[in-house]
Amino acid sequence: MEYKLSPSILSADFCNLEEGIRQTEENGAVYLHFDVMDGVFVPSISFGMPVLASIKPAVKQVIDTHLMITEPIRYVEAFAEAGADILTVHYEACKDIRATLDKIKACGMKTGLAISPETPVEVLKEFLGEVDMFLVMTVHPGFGGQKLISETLDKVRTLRTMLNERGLETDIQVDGGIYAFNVKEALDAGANVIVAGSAVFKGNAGENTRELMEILKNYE
Ligand SMILES: O=C(CO)[C@H](O)[C@H](O)COP(=O)(O)O
Ligand SMILES: [Fe+2]
Repeated sequence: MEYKLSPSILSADFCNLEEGIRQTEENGAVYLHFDVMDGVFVPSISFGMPVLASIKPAVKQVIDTHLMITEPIRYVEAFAEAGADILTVHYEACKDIRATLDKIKACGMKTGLAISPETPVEVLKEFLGEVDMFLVMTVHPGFGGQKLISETLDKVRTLRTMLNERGLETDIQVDGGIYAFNVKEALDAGANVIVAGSAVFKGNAGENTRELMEILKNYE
């Protein structure tokens, strides 16, 4: 299994965004997590396509886009054009999940399907083998800097078991409240794509990335 770090720029200093991102890239983060919030699906508003389009040509990282927006199908083409590589949508936000996933694929992106903490993991059963990545939210979506809800890791364990039983090696991403001190709990539960916002961008992004990457590289 490949273990990847996806630094979330939600916690970055936007006046020094380029430098912050570069430090994560130079220290081994192959993904970059881009949180889009619409003030409807979640209470807060973050950033969208124009910011992504500016970042895209400046990095080689995989743009891992987490859409916390209602009816994301409306914006699939726009995010493909802006440079998203993976487009993750929320189970709770889509009227027609299959149509949304089909549109993401048709636009040439990898598919991600996310569940919020209150959504049971069993809803993902019918999508096993159909998406490139599942995202199990480990905090309530909407804000960075929250504390990990440990019960959500039980859902990661269940999902990894369901995938293993079918011989699938699909990526499981965890997002929210992950730091160097608890990342191993998420890995042990079966996650292999680790989002970290505050843990990377609060303080020295380069050093923080190195510390997390060391843990991921040495994990077995
Ligand atoms: O999707 C998100 C919030 O909804 C963010 O990706 C997540 O919260 C990362 O921030 P932190 O690592 O600080 O918890
Ligand atoms: Fe996120």
